[in-house]
Amino acid sequence: MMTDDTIFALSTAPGRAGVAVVRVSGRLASEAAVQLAGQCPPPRVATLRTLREFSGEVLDRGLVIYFPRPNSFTGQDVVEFHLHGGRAILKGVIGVLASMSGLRPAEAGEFVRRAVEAGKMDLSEAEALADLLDSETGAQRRQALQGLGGGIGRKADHWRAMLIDALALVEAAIDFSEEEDIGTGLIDRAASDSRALLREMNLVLAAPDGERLRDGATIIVAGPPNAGKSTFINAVAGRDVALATPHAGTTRDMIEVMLDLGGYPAVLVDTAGFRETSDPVEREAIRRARLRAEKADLVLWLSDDAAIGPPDLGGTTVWQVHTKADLLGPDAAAGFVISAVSGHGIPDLLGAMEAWAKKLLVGAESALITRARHRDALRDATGYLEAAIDLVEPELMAENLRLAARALGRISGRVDVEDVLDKIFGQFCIGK
Ligand SMILES: Nc1nc2c(ncn2[C@@H]2O[C@H](COP(=O)(O)OP(=O)(O)OP(=O)(O)O)[C@@H](O)[C@H]2O)c(=O)[nH]1
Ligand SMILES: [K+]
Ligand SMILES: [Mg+2]
Repeated sequence: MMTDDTIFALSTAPGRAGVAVVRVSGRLASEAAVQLAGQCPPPRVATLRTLREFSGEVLDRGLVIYFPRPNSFTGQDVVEFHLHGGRAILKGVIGVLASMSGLRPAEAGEFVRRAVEAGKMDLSEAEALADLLDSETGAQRRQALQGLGGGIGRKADHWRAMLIDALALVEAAIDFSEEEDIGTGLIDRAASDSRALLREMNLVLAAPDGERLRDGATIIVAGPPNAGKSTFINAVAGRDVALATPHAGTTRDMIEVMLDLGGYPAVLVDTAGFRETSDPVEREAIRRARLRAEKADLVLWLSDDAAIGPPDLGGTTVWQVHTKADLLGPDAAAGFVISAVSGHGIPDLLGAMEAWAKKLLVGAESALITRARHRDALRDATGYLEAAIDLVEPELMAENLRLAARALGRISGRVDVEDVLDKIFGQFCIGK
């Protein structure tokens, strides 16, 4: 993959649409505008142009916008064609671009990759952008926008800069090793700065779980066969996602439905009915359902028989839900009582689920860590930092500070240690 190539792609969703945007990035972007539109418009002015085939045949009339480098999304010359979203138009425009020499279709994520390479955004912001495009609920959107505005990447860079300051102190202490007092003073300062940093990092690690908001809370629908689990899922989803039949043991594979619970995301999972069975396939389906229930955030135990309660699910919160209320006598069961047929009780249950999801996830909205990758890097960094603080040998302390800085650098994608050296030489080469 050459960053020298000029790349192009349809940047809006494929398929028939009112408007479609084709984006071109690279050295030849303005030439692409000339080829299609006769000339390249002035920078950053949306200009209405007729777009033509090589033969001169008109493809469309649309807006052409030219963003000269470095003030563009990728930091390279970028041209955007805002077209009518008809398939034949897109095929024609893409066809012209593809046959220009030096232009090629972009690979997945290549525009963002170029933006990162040009320093337009760091790695964690690129992840946040991906999350923003994937966001399905308000809370996910807010979380992604926070990440896009800096979030964990900016924080990690700030910590890393402080670590490099501490490292510079230790390096200076090594230089001054003949003058004991100066050396010890510098090491003490580096250790106390490191301790303060470690406390801050541990606070962020201990904050509520941002990953869970990103992925959604997991709610497992479990219960005996024929309780109406799949029918309930279909009622909640508002569409026929799961097979529901009078045959006990219908569901085998787990079926997932994304729910927006008042802005908070959850995955509702339909599972095989729990029972003793000699069918090995069904037994495996039940085993998997049980494992998933044990790891879930919440289990809805659906049963139309109050005598069949939930098994021990390793401490997972379980709500008992009595199904088929339309068939029950007037003073049937306590707890949630629903009917997927009449709709009775479902709004109440969903309301309770919303309140539960909000309580579970509201703190995660402002959590800085949104991915396991961030958590791993931060854990590595705190490990090295702890080691650095405990070490008396300045050389070993320096090495661990360097490793901690490097681990933090992974979060935003800055892993070079060149600037550590720059800083040291710039500030501490006293009289050398
Ligand atoms: N009267 C009534 N029947 C229902 C209700 N919900 C489900 N049923 C019926 O109960 C039967 C079983 O429904 P399913 O949704 O397949 O039950 P399940 O719990 O998914 O069953 P398995 O996947 O086999 O474990 C079907 O015939 C449904 O039409 C309800 O609220 N009222
Ligand atoms: K069934
Ligand atoms: Mg089912």
